[in-house]
Amino acid sequence: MTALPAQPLSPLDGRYQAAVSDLGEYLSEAGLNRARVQVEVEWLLYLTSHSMFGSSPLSVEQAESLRGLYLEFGQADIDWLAEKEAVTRHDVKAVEYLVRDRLASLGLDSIAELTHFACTSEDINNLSYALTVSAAVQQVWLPKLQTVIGLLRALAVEHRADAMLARTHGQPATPTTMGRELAVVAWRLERIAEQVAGTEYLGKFSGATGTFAAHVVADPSADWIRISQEFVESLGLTWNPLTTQIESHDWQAELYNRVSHANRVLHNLATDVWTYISMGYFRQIPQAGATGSSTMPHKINPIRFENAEANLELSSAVLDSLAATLVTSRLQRDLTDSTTQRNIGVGFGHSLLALDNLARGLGEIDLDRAALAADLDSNWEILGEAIQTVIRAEVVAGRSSISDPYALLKELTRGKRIGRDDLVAFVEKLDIGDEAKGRLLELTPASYVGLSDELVDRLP
Ligand SMILES: O=C(O)C[C@H](Nc1ncnc2c1ncn2[C@@H]1O[C@H](COP(=O)(O)O)[C@@H](O)[C@H]1O)C(=O)O
Repeated sequence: MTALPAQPLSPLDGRYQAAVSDLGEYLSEAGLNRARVQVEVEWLLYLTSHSMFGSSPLSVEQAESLRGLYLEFGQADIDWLAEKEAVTRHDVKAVEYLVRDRLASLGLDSIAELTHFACTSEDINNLSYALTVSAAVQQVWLPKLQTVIGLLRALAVEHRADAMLARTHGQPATPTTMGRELAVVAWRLERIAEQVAGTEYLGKFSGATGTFAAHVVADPSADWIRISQEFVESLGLTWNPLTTQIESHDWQAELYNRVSHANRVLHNLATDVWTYISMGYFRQIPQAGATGSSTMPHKINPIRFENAEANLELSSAVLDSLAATLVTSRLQRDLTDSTTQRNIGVGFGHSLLALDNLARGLGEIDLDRAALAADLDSNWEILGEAIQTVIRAEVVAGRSSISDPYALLKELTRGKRIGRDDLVAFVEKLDIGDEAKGRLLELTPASYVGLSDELVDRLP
């Protein structure tokens, strides 16, 4: 057998590439290296603009061409870095060499020694991760989550009054509406989306062990703590003043826990919609040219929801592992976080893929109102709760002397299938006020939905 040419191992880079490629802009090796160049360049610009160590501020044109190193970062830089890292065996050092090399081409040799000045690699890495993860969340993942929330919201409004038998414990229970059930999910996701949007992206910039030792020895008179804060904040990040060599990664744990939480709520949505499809509540809209089963021609399979379910599980497995492990580092640092963080894109990628499938799936289903109505109509016994509650109210109001209404209804309904006629006959004989009796006689399983419709308006 002939060996295949080199192949991607992750399906995110193969089969599913198109659905997740937007994340590659930030959470790929190249995205990370571009951010590293950005941090190195901005630090150079900071030092020179403050005339540190007798340097002079760069001209507007010089600053612009320096910023071009990251703004126009491309394939040539990616290749250059790969070659250099093969020699240095140190990824951040390779980035420093790239910046120095480009400084020479720009005629800025005189400031070359300010490149990576007093920095440890983590000073560059932690700011780069904060920048890229923040961009990936805000530019890619959150908008996709909002797309799904938007679809849920639209379906919730459309089906706000479509009564449906509820099934607590899988058993017929007090009805709801399909719209309200979807609104519950949208509401939960909206809360988590807000928490994710509020993530604090922390950055440290304090040298090899977080003490500013090299900084102070180079210039004892400078206010390095203030400089560090000013520089980190100039990148749009929140300054972390107290760390070891590494940024402590607590913000990452917080973020990944939130995304993983969103994954689990979405998983609940995927399996519930799958179940509604299986019960015939949702019809799947046939897609032109598509095949359901390779052998059973009649089938349309809910593959979008099944794909989402699996990818949400994979995403949470990766993000849970990141959240659990990134918060520990032996003594002043170990390097385990380096390889772990290279998988942030994997965690977000599986979640993004799931969101993409959920969005498609939600756009390919149609509510079968007749199926919902038929199910309600064959479960009149669920009105037992309504009747016993009305009797209790009547007893308290002095309009009935029935004792233990719950037991009475239990006797009538528990484990039994009861039709409309049985219930009407039962209610007519009840010793309760006429107004309450009239209300109960008008009640049907389809109208026993409380304030479901109105509750949909509680969506923000
Ligand atoms: O500023 C420093 O570098 C300080 C140094 N700590 C390090 N901090 C950050 N990166 C480091 C460190 N050490 C190694 N490397 C480089 O990390 C890369 C690890 O590769 P991989 O395991 O594939 O993620 C790989 O490129 C490694 O060369 C220390 O001694 O404390």
